[in-house]
Amino acid sequence: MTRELQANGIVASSASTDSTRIGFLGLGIMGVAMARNLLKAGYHVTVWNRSPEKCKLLEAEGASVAASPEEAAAACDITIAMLADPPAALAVAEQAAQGLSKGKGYVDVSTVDAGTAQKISELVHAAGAQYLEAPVSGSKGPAEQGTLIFLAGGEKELYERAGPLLDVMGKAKFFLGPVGNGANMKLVVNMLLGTYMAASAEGLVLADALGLKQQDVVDVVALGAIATPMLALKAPAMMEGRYPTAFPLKHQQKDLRLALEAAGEGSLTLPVAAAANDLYKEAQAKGLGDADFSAVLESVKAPA
Ligand SMILES: NC(=O)C1=CN([C@@H]2O[C@H](COP(=O)(O)OP(=O)(O)OC[C@H]3O[C@@H](n4cnc5c(N)ncnc54)[C@H](OP(=O)(O)O)[C@@H]3O)[C@@H](O)[C@H]2O)C=CC1
Ligand SMILES: O=CCCC(=O)O
Repeated sequence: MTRELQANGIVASSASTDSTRIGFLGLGIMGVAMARNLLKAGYHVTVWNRSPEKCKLLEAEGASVAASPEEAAAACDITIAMLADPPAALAVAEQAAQGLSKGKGYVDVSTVDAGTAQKISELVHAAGAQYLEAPVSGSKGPAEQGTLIFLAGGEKELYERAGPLLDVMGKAKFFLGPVGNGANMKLVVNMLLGTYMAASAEGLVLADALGLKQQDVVDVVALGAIATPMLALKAPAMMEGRYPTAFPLKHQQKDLRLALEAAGEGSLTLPVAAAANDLYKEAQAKGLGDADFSAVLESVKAPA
């Protein structure tokens, strides 16, 4: 495993002298912020999004707009994809592969399972190009601030070549070996994230039921061994029943499902993660899929 940390994760707005042409596919919560940081750093960025109106904002900031993933991949040296889930990542990679060729690179930063990453790798290689999976730890704020953590697997040569781009968008990057290791690391991290959030929601609800102030719980936790920036960041809104979306709940549930499926392939059972997954599914059934994942609190407050 190779780990590299940047001293300064904040993106500078000075023009880059790097002439690498970058394609960016997928301008959701994460993609728009990541592509914007590449633009701010002076790169020439060509964007594509399924819903084309989302390209307009970045076009006004200097991006070129492609009519299809194929057009973006054909026009660029390195194409980055940030898509919702495995079916979306695979469908877009199939289209992008039509524009890839020898000398080009495809970097998928979406959260998918190892099997999907492998399929995308095969598509990219069949087109003669290089592939890197590089899912990210960190949410909307770190994407905006350029302080994501990349969990990469695949071709080391492309990892080195894409390094300056990852450094613009992130504060650290790990090279974890062959394709699949990055996806699996991301699923482990998000299994922890999802179970921790569900347990935190239970802690807040229990405290309230016992007549304690929820803010006191947050303050006590912040000083001890289980302190986490996540609770300090999310709890104030959670206590008011507000869930402004940074990480959509439907994606957290997807990640728990993928982690449980990965465990199942190795005949492992993960009862804590399975229980958390049920809570996120209940929240989705309540219509909270597009809310922040902290809305899992609503499943704890009012179980189905
Ligand atoms: N938000 C977060 O905190 C983090 C998210 N992630 C992961 O990053 C990925 C993106 O997350 P986020 O930006 O939050 O998600 P969003 O839901 O905001 O954006 C999803 C993107 O995928 C596109 N998309 C969805 N389905 C398809 C499809 N079938 N074909 C083509 N494009 C499609 C959407 O296009 P359209 O605009 O047309 O809907 C949009 O560009 C996910 O895998 C998520 O798990 C990783 C780290 C943090
Ligand atoms: O995949 C989403 C991760 C969100 C986070 O790290 O806060």
